[in-house]
Amino acid sequence: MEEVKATSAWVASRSSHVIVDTSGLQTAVDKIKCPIPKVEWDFEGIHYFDGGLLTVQYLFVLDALNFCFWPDKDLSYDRLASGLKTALQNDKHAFDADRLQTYTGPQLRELLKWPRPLPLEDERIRLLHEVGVELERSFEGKAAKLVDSCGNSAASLVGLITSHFPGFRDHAIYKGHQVFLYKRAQIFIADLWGAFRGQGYGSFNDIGSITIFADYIVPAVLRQMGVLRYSSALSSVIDANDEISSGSEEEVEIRSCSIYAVEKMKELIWTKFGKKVMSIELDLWLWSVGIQCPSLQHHRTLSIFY
Ligand SMILES: Nc1nc2c(c(CN[C@H]3C=C[C@H](O)[C@@H]3O)cn2[C@@H]2O[C@H](COP(=O)(O)O)[C@@H](O)[C@H]2O)c(=O)[nH]1
Repeated sequence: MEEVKATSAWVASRSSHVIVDTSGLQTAVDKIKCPIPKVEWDFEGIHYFDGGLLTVQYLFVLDALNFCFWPDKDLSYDRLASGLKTALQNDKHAFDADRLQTYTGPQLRELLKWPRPLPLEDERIRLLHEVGVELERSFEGKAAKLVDSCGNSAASLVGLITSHFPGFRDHAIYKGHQVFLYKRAQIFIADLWGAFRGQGYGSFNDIGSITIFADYIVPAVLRQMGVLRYSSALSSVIDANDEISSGSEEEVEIRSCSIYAVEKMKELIWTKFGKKVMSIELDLWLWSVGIQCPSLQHHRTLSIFY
């Protein structure tokens, strides 16, 4: 996570399409009530939870597929989370490692009760297979074993996930430098922490080191709050719902500046309230604000990372 923080700051110091507005940031923090609104994990009531191994398997599968819903206006993260929950309730073996390796696109659709091809469906299938193969090869088929191997360290778990599962290697090259964003790997940890309330599989001694999860909702909320400002060219592209290509300077700046801005927000909250808040808490608050605002204009990139 230190790499995520350091490389985001590096991008923010050189960015030209996106600016982290210092006074906008201060104004946003001035409006925050003591210290931030608390949002419960699973406030939507859509996730599977049985308090054990199967929940860990569910969350890992969910976060392996937790990206790019916007191309289908009826699809959403909620629909994926609840679809996978129902699938698991109907068949406790649906996410066994050997089964994950064999799903086809139509079978995944059937599992989710989704009537048409999913966005980036081939990639979703490839990533499911990758999870099944590697869980079986290195972790006795169990995501819980993967979590057990991290010694209660979120940083170690991000390292383990990204070294074993290439699909989670969310990074980019920006102005010749490698930039780390690691959205899905980090959100898996946040989901464990939230679901298990910081105990058992959700116990991490360095949970505060996680950054926000640079998706397409949180940047849009930060822009609406006046924390991020976009160049007029980028604003026009986003407001027209045009696509931004994956790995472009614009896309990397949007995501990295969002991470950097929230790190700065944490410092201002500390100064104002004398209380440390974690990115994970700020992220859930900002994200929940964003999904309750259907008119929010977000950037559109075809990506397997978020
Ligand atoms: N930064 C951030 N991004 C998040 C989440 C979550 C869900 N987290 C769960 C954890 C606890 C709660 O109970 C939530 O249910 C999804 N996303 C991203 O949003 C986008 C989906 O948007 P739409 O197409 O409108 O459904 C997509 O990029 C998806 O990857 C989050 O927490 N933080």
